Amino acid sequence: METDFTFSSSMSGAHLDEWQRRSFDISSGNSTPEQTADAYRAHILSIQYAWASSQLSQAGKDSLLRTYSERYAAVLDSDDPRTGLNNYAESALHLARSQRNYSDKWESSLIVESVLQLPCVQKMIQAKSRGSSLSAPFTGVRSEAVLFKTLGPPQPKSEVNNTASTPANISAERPRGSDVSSGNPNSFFQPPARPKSLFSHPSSALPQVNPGPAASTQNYQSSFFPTSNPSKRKNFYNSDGGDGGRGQHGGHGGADPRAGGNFKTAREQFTVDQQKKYSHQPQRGQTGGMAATVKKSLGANRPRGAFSKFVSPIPRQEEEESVASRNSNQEPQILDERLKNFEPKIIELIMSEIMDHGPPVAWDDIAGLDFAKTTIKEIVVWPMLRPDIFTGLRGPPKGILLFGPPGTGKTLIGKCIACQSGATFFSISASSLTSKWVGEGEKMVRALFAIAHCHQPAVIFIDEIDSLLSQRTDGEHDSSRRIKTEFLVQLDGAATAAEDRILVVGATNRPQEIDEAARRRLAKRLYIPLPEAAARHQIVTNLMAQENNQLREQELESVVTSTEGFSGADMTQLCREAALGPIRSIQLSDIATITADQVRPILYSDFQDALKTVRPSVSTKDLELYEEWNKTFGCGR
Ligand SMILES: Nc1ncnc2c1ncn2[C@@H]1O[C@H](COP(=O)(O)OP(=O)(O)OP(=O)(O)O)[C@@H](O)[C@H]1O
Ligand SMILES: [Mg+2]
Repeated sequence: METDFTFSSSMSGAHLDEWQRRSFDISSGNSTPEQTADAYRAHILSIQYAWASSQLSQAGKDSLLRTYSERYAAVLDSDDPRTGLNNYAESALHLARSQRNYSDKWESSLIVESVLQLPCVQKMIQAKSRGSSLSAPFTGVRSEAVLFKTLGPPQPKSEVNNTASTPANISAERPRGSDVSSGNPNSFFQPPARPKSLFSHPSSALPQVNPGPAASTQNYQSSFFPTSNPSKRKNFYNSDGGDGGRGQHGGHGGADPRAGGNFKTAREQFTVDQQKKYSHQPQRGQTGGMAATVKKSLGANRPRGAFSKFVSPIPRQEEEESVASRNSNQEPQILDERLKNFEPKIIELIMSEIMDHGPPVAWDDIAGLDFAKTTIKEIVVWPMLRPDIFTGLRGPPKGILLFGPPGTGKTLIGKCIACQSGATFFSISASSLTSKWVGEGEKMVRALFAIAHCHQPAVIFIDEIDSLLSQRTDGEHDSSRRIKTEFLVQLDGAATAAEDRILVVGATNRPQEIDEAARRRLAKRLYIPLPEAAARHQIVTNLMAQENNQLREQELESVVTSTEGFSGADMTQLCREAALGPIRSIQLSDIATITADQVRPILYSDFQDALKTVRPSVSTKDLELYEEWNKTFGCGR
């Protein structure tokens, strides 16, 4: 094994990158379970790193994390010593076993003396010597025989589960507020001040304890193995339920009045939290020489599944994140009551595919369109800033329609709203509702609005809305008709409550095709016209500012005058074409060797050349149609 690993390591240096190397480690089949687990863990960390440094999308991260967490869990969970570590049980019970482990380097500060000085131990010793009632449950768990003596004869399995869940019993019996921290077995030996070292290196935490006062401690150790019977062990594990330190709930369901119900002191809660936080730590350091047989027996009877009792290898915060992604539907949303009727798959799709994460766009990046920008700020930004003022008649409309010729900045405005409004932004294209999820379209629409409801204030941006809300005809497919109807219903119901803040923004260059019912619901219909001279000027100036150019002001004016009828997209295309002028002037033989600063600046002549090839994309006839529609249905002045 060692040789294989060394071999793959040396390969990595020479030929393979880090990812490939890990892949090799995992897939070679020669690695030990520890190495495989290490490799998976490293994968998980790389995925998170890649996501944190924006090399990986949220959806990609979620999917990769899910895959690798599952595989990692399988290695951790498997009780086959050749393929798995089964160190869940190891981590859960390592303290109780009091075994010295393979890590010789570490020395625990928790020695017999310090254990004996723990208040909880002191208390128990005193109680024992006084023969007080407190000792009863502890002596009772000294062995299985004694346990049954105390609790009565062996009972049916389920009852044994309840009564023989020894740690639970102990916590139930102890006086509330004592220093015996919680029902969890490990917490008996957990000095709150040093939780990490204890849980990180369990083996030497409790060296062999000699007779005498320390015998009590041994008793408590034996209490973690209430029986050698595997089925009872299973019950024992189950009663712990993987819920960290909440053993007492597992054993008693919180019903035993002596247990003080669910009451926990702050100190107990701290201890429980600490244990949850660190109980998985030993898994990280396992590098070989593991006592696989011991692990096998410890975990052999607990239920297995993809994530059953999976203890994530990663620190708490990341753990929570990965759990959220494993739940495959962004936990906060799926936990929302309002979303309980939706399939997690649909919710996940909406969350991962519809929420937009694009490059930031500022209002100033949009040239011209002052009226539209002001109106949108009025509708989107201010009401979200001051919902208290924008109430009643002043309440914002439910829907906006941005219409106009192609390439005039409608989508750009959508992106700008996404960045600037501070609202949750759902960007959905009609095609994703209609084609991708055949038969699921109306469910998607419903889920979309429900999720938006849970994420208020929210903006739902639907680009090319005409394809979603075109006029309903007799010949059309049933499913698209249902989607439309659902959409109209949702649009009507979306903001029925006065305090709801969901805005639907639609964009189209075919406003005349929009269904009249939809038109009514998109109450604010804003014409996004071709850019005027000033706007064209701004577009060229903005774009040229990033390039090396020698364009004088008069030349710029001349470009602006000769581009009457150009859309914003046409202007961008013109500038791109002009920017290629200096490159075209380079001799073909020089193109391979020339340095970037030897390329000449962009000149007016380049624009003149470009104007010969770039034509406006919107015809005058089309323009008249937009103007006409704007006069009839638009909200412009
Ligand atoms: N007003 C503008 N200011 C700055 N750039 C603009 C403007 N309008 C268009 N552009 C440029 O044109 C490109 C295309 O614009 P956009 O995608 O917003 O057009 P659109 O109105 O959505 O067109 P379509 O109706 O075809 O979808 C933008 O990426 C931007 O570079
Ligand atoms: Mg567009």
